[in-house]
Amino acid sequence: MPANPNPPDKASVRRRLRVLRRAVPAATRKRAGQAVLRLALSHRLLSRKRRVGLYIPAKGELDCLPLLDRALWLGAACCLPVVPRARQRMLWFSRLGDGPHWGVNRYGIPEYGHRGFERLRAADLDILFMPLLGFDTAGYRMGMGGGYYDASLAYLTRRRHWHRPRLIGLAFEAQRVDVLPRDPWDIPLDAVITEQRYYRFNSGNVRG
Ligand SMILES: Nc1nc2c(c(=O)[nH]1)N(C=O)[C@@H](CNc1ccc(C(=O)N[C@@H](CCC(=O)O)C(=O)O)cc1)CN2
Ligand SMILES: Nc1ncnc2c1ncn2[C@@H]1O[C@H](COP(=O)(O)OP(=O)(O)OP(=O)(O)O)[C@@H](O)[C@H]1O
Repeated sequence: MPANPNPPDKASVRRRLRVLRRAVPAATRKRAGQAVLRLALSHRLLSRKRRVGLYIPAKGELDCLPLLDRALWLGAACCLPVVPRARQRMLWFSRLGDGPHWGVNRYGIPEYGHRGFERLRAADLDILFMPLLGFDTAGYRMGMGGGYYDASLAYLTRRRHWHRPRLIGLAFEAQRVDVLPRDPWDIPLDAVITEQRYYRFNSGNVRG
């Protein structure tokens, strides 16, 4: 993939995007979860018997709990990320309902399931909703900088048309930028949903 000619470094862009995300007004935050749910439903992203990856919102991330609630109500298998051991980057996904175990990961984010439970990999999911720090007009994303999602989806760089979850970023409109700095391991999204719009990208997903 082509690199930007003079890319600003990721760290400085990440700092700027953090400030932008923190600055999202409370009223916008409050209605964003419901707005995103409506857009997801109108684009038929939720349906019965699907494996849906979501997250527990933290640190100013868009509230995906209305989406989680509706997916559960529809009978979907809802799976939440579990941070792997130190020095590993592939996320596990634990299915809600398999057990009563909540904990907190090393970043202070609530995590569900514990070691020894049946856990899935990203490739087992039909759709994956991801929190974003920022996204650009080509569908590239920036996350918290752990590299967890990119590493978990790295198999897609080699096998473009292999089974994959649809990758949907959730972000505030304020987090949209023209071009993000890009690394070879960055995996583009299929779509982003903001509190205002559904953005679809041409990321090469054959199941569109
Ligand atoms: N809600 C949610 N859950 C998630 C993620 C996420 O981004 N959001 N993850 C997606 O990967 C994984 C956790 N990854 C994370 C990576 C870094 C930070 C973080 O807060 N980093 C600090 C600086 C580093 C540190 O504390 O060591 C920061 O940004 O201030 C949080 C989560 C799995 N679960
Ligand atoms: N497939 C990969 N190959 C090599 N390094 C990777 C890969 N995926 C992630 N990384 C590592 O992860 C680090 C963070 O990546 P990056 O800055 O792109 O994070 P991010 O996209 O914001 O995080 P996340 O994917 O968790 O949302 C990079 O410095 C890189 O070392």
